[in-house]
Amino acid sequence: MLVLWALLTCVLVGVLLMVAITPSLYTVIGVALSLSALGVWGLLSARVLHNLRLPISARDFYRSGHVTSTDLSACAGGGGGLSPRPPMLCRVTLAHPGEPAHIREVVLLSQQAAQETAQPTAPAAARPQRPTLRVGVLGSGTVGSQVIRLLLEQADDFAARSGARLEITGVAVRDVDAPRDEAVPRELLTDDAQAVATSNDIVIELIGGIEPARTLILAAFASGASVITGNKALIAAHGPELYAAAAEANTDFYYEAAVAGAIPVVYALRESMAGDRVTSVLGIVNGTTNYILDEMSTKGLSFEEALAAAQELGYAEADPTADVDGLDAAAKAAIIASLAFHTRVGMNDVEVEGIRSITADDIREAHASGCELKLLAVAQRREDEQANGISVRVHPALVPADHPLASVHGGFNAVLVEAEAAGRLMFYGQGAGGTPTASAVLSDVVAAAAHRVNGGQAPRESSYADLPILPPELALTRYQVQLRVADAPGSLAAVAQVFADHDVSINSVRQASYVDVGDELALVTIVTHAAPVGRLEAAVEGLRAQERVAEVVSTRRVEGL
Ligand SMILES: NC(=O)C1=CN([C@@H]2O[C@H](COP(=O)(O)OP(=O)(O)OC[C@H]3O[C@@H](n4cnc5c(N)ncnc54)[C@H](O)[C@@H]3O)[C@@H](O)[C@H]2O)C=CC1
Ligand SMILES: N[C@@H](CC=O)C(=O)O
Repeated sequence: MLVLWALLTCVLVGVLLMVAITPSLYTVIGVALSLSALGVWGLLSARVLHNLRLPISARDFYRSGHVTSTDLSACAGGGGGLSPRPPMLCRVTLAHPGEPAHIREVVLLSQQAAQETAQPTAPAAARPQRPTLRVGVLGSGTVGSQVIRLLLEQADDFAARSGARLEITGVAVRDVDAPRDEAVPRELLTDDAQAVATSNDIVIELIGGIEPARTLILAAFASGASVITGNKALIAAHGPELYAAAAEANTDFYYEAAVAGAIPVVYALRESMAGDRVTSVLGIVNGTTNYILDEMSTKGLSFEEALAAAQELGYAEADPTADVDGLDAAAKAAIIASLAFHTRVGMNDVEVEGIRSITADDIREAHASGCELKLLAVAQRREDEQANGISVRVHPALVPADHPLASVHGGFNAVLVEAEAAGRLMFYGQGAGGTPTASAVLSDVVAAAAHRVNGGQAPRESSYADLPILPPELALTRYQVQLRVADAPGSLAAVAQVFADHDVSINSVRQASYVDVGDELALVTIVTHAAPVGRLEAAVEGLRAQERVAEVVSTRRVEGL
């Protein structure tokens, strides 16, 4: 383009000179020719000048990863207001970092050159230097220590996958002198969490809990950092605030580790299912409770014995409340439902029942019914004549022994997603533990780093559907009801009539007769079809009032039929 422009300039000067020195050309045609040449030259000059403009803004310099935050202030000072044309990237070299007056070199790179910079396979000698991103880690416990170990051990792989060298600049801990994993270099430790949160390109929050995690993450966003966390409790309580802070800072917010450890279920719901309508999600999302129920089921342990085994193995914490009472699973259910239904769902929207009251008898009864007892997280869309909205809950439920969730053993997690177009999808894997969870954290780190190098950003919060949260009585489920009834003609008919009176359809009936202190009784186990919880509870109340029913022995939800 520049060569053409130079040629045309010469031709134009020649034409004008010729017209000037040749009086015979002082005609209308001669003047028209001169003016046309001048016009074409003007247009081409404008195009050339446009291409010569500096291509991207100072902020894009920074996000391109080709400059550090120190260089950004230099860019902003030395050439803020640069025109925004993303197809080019730049590299800035400063003689004295941080001083705009000392910009030594601004190299414009084409997009292709930038991609070559990110090529992992280039021979070492020819490989252009990668930008460095500063990474700060908040917390060095079970997960944090493994994230740090893997980041250090596999630094070259992470550089090749993300396009940037990831340099851990600091690890915030409560006590620098406390004994800890040798994989975490002592010189990185600091008790200044605020400094770690505000002086890095990428901040990984792994301290857990609400405060100071929330304040530190907000400070990290305000400083322009991308944030990665595994903190499901924080997201379930303050998700919208964190999303808004990320959007305001125009940086990434990722939290794959917050749901089901190593299983990429956040990615699946947020990105893979973006082209579909999810109708339900059913999952085992707490490894500790699954381990406890599995020990009770396979070894016949009591709840207390199984809990003690879980604590000994490090699955359950000294205070197992969050796991055993279903709160950890409820936070995960809230996140799952928010992503699946594009609706804000918080902890308070989730109906929660834990597993503390489950006894060895409950497990035996489950087996007798051909089922396993599992703590399930359920997120369900209802769109029918009676209700339009979503139901989100966590509770123990019977799962038929041949259902995929029934064979999820030990501390494993599994999530079953149903969508209109895709049908059923099953995700299975390790839901907890240092290295499996670190795997999920690090996938987020690579994504956030790649965005800082190449541009692009994590999906923002999607809450456009804004569906109503249904009250618990409108949740659709099946019940298994066990009754002791008089073993006499008409008893089953009377029981069936109670269900019919409450518009609940029976799916199956099983009866075992026996003699109980002089009375001829039958133990009847009834499984219903799906019905709203309100109607099922009313039917159970009706059964208690029915004179042929000696006792309602148990009611239990059934999922996965
Ligand atoms: N452990 C697991 O299997 C999984 C954990 N997560 C989540 O990952 C996060 C971290 O979990 P874990 O590593 O298991 O916890 P952890 O309790 O083992 O580690 C947290 C660390 O942060 C430190 N810490 C607490 N407050 C601090 C502060 N103000 N400044 C500096 N350090 C502080 C603690 O001393 C501790 O060393 C939590 O949000 C948790 O919910 C998510 C999935 C699985
Ligand atoms: N406590 C959780 C692990 C973290 O999410 C579990 O047992 O699954």
